[in-house]
Amino acid sequence: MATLGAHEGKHKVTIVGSGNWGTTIAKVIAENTKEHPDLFEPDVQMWVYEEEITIPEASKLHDSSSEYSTEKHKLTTLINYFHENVKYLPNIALPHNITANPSLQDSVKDSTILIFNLPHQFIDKLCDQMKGFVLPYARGVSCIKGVSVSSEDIKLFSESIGEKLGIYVGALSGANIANEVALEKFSETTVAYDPPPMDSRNPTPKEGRTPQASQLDLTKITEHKDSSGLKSKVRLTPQPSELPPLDHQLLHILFHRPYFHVHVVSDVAGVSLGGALKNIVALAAGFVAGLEWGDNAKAAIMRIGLLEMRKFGKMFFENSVRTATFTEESAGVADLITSCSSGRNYRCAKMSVERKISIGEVEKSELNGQMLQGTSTAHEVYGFLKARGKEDEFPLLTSTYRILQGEAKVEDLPNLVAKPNEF
Ligand SMILES: NC(=O)c1ccc[n+]([C@@H]2O[C@H](COP(=O)([O-])OP(=O)(O)OC[C@H]3O[C@@H](n4cnc5c(N)ncnc54)[C@H](O)[C@@H]3O)[C@@H](O)[C@H]2O)c1
Ligand SMILES: O=P(O)(O)OC[C@H](O)CO
Repeated sequence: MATLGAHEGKHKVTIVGSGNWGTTIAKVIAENTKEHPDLFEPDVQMWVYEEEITIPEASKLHDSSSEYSTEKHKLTTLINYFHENVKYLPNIALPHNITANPSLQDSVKDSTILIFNLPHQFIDKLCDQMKGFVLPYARGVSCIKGVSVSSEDIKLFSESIGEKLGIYVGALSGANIANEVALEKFSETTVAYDPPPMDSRNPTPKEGRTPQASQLDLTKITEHKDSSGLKSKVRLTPQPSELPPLDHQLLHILFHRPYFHVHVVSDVAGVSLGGALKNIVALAAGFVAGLEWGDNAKAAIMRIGLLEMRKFGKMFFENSVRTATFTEESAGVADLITSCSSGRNYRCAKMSVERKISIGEVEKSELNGQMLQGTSTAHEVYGFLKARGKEDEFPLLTSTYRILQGEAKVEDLPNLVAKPNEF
């Protein structure tokens, strides 16, 4: 079990995940925890899904003739020795205050801030393994771009992780190609955080609610309806009073860098949906690019995709998803543009059309263990729409799924997404 009171008045941060984006966000956070030792323990834990690898010769940061270059070694050993994730983020020097930890339970224990950052297909199982090891007053931020779908329901990962672990979880999403952020090229992101009002240490700045700890029933599990209108059960355990309040300002300090500009909002549903659905649109953009149809075709796909993203949010997350999140935030239109320009989903879809092979084959041969999120999200979202008889109302999302299934041709996309004029 996690031990209480191990934080000594500072937040301790763990990154759950260490892929291309997980490692990049660990770098961003470790730079900030080091700069703010009054608020955060400088050391950042990064949970690593352990695997054995040889050092790729391509890595320029270290001497490849060293003893490490020929044999297989644990990825955590290599990360901690070279301060480089040689497999998922090669050639980027990581701050020395990141510790790669292969034990999930050990990496999260005592942490007051948990950053979830890994391919969405793994998170449910990992939450089961984390149960009982997470501080009851920990808070989370999900950087996962996907949605948790069953035939009955669709949930944001911030929600499903929060429910499983009994903590509040917000979201981070934006136009953020990991390698560019890791190289400290300028980009923006959106952090969404809207904890329940009963949480005494986390008053939402927009409402300024600050109930006293003595007013709270600490054992109560309360149904929380967040700004998206979604209901979830969250244990209202306030953080110990000596911890800096985990509010919008603190999250800004944790994530913002001179090269990584953060805008903090309360629309968790809009931010999460933007990140999930743009991956499907990026596949469609890659398909038309593979046919060399040019930028006009891609722009058409992006326009239609943005409208379907907004419609999906309004239809299934009630009216509380903010349209402005899709049109004004990095998590909306900006992420759509970058993903349809050079994201992995876009690039792999393009290659699959050019080479006339499945996108799964491209993913295996080109991504060195990194994973596409758009293909599984397309399946999941289609299943959800079909179960409600709504698939025809989202022609681009549906057609992208059908192309992946081999049920439709990329050449037919213009007809499949055409909207007749109403004269
Ligand atoms: N890479 C980017 O440019 C980028 C940018 C923004 C957001 N995102 C999002 O961030 C999330 C994480 O993506 P990423 O790029 O860090 O991952 P990635 O594509 O690099 O995925 C590989 C990761 O999955 C892990 N893994 C493999 N098998 C596993 C298993 N059985 N259990 C648990 N983990 C396993 C690997 O160890 C590795 O850390 C995704 O939702 C993605 O959409 C990615
Ligand atoms: O490479 P992708 O397609 O997973 O997209 C990466 C990021 O989400 C872009 O913001």
